[in-house]
Amino acid sequence: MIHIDVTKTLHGAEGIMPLHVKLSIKEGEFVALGGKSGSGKTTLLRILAGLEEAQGKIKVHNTFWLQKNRSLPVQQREIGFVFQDYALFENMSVEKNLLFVNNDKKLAEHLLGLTELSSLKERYPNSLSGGQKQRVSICRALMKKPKILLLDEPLSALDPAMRTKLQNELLVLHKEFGTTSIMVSHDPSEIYRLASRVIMLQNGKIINDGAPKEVLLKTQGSQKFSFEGELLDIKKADVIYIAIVAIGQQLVEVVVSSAEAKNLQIGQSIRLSTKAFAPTLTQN
Ligand SMILES: Nc1ncnc2c1ncn2[C@@H]1O[C@H](COP(=O)(O)OP(=O)(O)OP(=O)(O)O)[C@@H](O)[C@H]1O
Repeated sequence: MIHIDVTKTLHGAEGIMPLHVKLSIKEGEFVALGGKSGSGKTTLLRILAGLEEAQGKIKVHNTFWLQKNRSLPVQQREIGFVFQDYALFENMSVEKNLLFVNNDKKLAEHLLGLTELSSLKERYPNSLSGGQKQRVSICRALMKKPKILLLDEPLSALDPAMRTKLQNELLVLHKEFGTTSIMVSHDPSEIYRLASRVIMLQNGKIINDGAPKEVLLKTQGSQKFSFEGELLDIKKADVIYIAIVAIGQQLVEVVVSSAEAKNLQIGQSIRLSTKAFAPTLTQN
């Protein structure tokens, strides 16, 4: 079990913002950390990694990583950290990047095999795609068989197809190694696919904690569809107005009245809702 009870005074966009997070995480759990920008997600990961000072306690299994202001040094925390920007050693080959943290050739080969990187092991990071680089950095983070794997928006710089591929690989790796993982993500589908639990932060506090389907599904069983999107344009067509809305990768047209059109502003974020009595699913 991992017990976290930490506080830190942050300087948020609107002044002082106390971060206070108290939670316990079971061994092997895959936890997603969500919440608006500036809510304290990255800071919490950095506190866990020992990269940021904080007050309180962190107990991992039977070892205190933080207690009474005594902080275990970063190197002794048995953490794997994956950042959005890969942070690979550019002057080392893929294989050397892994062996540098732990000289276990067998494990390196196994990890590279699981992530389809075996044929690229002699290559250098600057000759790899973003998706390949991130797979190397995930493998490298697992080389020390860490007690906790921290992932800070690891897939957000990748295109949707590569994201899905890496989500599947993360699932395979989690199944195989069972590493307790905490991943910051803004993507509900990613959280739903990977995490068994999601914790939402707001202004440095936990405001929601539960299974992804409890926390993320806003329209549970109500036959209602609701999508968040951005209003791109409003066109006049005879007596009606048509709003063009971007939802994820798709553009959708919605008929609105002239009164509604007057109240809308291009660029604003909006919610598109509809009552769907008999929705249909077709395969692509
Ligand atoms: N060491 C620090 N001392 C004081 N304030 C800090 C410190 N580190 C970050 N902050 C502030 O705390 C707030 C939360 O930052 P943090 O990066 O943790 O947010 P986040 O939820 O990860 O945001 P995003 O989703 O944009 O990455 C920000 O307003 C930031 O400026």
